[in-house]
Amino acid sequence: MQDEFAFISNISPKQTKQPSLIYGIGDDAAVYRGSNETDEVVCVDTMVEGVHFRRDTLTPFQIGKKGLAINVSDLAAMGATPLYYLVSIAVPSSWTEEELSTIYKGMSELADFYNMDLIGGDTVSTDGPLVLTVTVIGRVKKGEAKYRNQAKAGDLLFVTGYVGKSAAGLALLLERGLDGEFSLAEQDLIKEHQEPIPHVAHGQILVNSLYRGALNDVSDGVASEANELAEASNISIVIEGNKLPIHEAMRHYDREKQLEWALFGGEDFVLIGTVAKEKADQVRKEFEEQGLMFEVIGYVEQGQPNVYLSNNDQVLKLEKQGYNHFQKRG
Ligand SMILES: Nc1ncnc2c1ncn2[C@@H]1O[C@H](COP(=O)(O)OP(=O)(O)OP(=O)(O)O)[C@@H](O)[C@H]1O
Ligand SMILES: Cc1ncc(C[n+]2csc(CCOP(=O)(O)O)c2C)c(N)n1
Ligand SMILES: [Mg+2]
Ligand SMILES: [Mg+2]
Ligand SMILES: [Mg+2]
Repeated sequence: MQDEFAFISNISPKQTKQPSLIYGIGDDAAVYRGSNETDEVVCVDTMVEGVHFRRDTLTPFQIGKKGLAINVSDLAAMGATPLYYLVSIAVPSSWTEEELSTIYKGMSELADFYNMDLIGGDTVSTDGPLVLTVTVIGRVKKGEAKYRNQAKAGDLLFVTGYVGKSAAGLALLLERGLDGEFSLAEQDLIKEHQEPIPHVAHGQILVNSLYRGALNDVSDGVASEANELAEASNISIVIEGNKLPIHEAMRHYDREKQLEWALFGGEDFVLIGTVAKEKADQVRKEFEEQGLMFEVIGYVEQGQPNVYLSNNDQVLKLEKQGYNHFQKRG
C-alpha cells in the first residue's frame, strides 16, 4: 500500500444514508445527532506491538493507559466529553493472563479519571503481534463539535502543550530500554511518550460558539496535523519556528534535532488549532485560569492548502511527512 491518507480517501463512501449523521470520515471522530441537546462523538484507534510500542518501550500497564489515552485525545480534538469505551484485543500466546489484566488496569486508571465506563469489546488469539483497538464514545453540546475545516485567513495557529517530547522520549527508550538509567529531565521525556495525558479540558474551553476555529490532535506530528487543517479548511498555514514550545528537558539537543522532533516526531497528543486573532487573548485567559498552556505558533493565510515553516528568515514548505503508515519516513 502506498499511502495511508490516499487509502482512506479511496474507501470513503461517496454518499451517506443516515439523516442523523453530521460528519463521517475525515476528522478526528465521527459525529451524529443524539438528542435535541447533544451530539454523539465516536472514534477508534489501534496500537500494534512493534509499530506503536515494544516490550522495551512500554510496560503492559502503559500499553493500556496509552491505548485509551490516544482515543480520548481524538474526542478532546472534537471538544467532546468522554463517556464510554470498548476494547478489542488480539493476543499472541506469549502474553500471560496477568500481563493482559495489567493492560486493562492501565485503561481503567485513565477511565476512572474521566468517569468512563468499559461497555464491551472482543478477545481473539493471534500468531502475530499484540493488537489493541479501543473505541471511545463521547458527547458534545448540539452543533458545537470542533472540526478541522473551520480555519479562516486571519486566524492564529496554536498548540496546547510542548511538542517533540514524546519523540525525544522514544529515542531514549530505543537507546537504553525500559530499565536504562535516565536523568530527571530524560525521565520527563520518557513519561510523555509512555503516559500521554489527553487535552480534554483544553478542548472543552474551545467548545464555545465565540471561539470559531479548527481543531486537531497531534498524533502524527505538527507538520502533518497542520497540513490536515490546511487541506480541510482550504487555507495556507505559516508556522513560526521560534514560537514552537520546546521543553527545557530538550534544550541540550541541537536545534535541528529539536525542530525535527517538534515538527515530525508525533505522539504528543496536544491539540493544534486556530482561533480568530481578536479572540486569542480571551482564549489564553481562559486557559491560564485553569493552569493550561496556550501557545500561538503561527497564523493562517489565504492561499493553496500548504504549510510553511518560517525559521531564521527562511521559509520552507512543510510536507505532510509525519508518521504515515505504509510510507517511508521522510
Ligand atoms: N480503515 C478505515 N476505514 C474507514 N475509515 C477510516 C479508516 N482509517 C481511518 N479512517 C477515518 O479517516 C479519518 C482520519 O483518520 P486518522 O486515523 O488519520 O485520524 P486520527 O485518529 O486523528 O489520526 P491517528 O490515527 O494518527 O491518531 C477518520 O475519520 C477515521 O475514522
Ligand atoms: C516501538 C516504536 N516505534 C516507533 C514509534 C513511533 N510511532 C509509532 S506510530 C506513530 C504515529 C501515531 O500513530 P497512528 O498514526 O497510528 O496514530 C509514531 C510516532 C513508537 N511509538 N514505538
Ligand atoms: Mg486525531
Ligand atoms: Mg486514527
Ligand atoms: Mg487518533
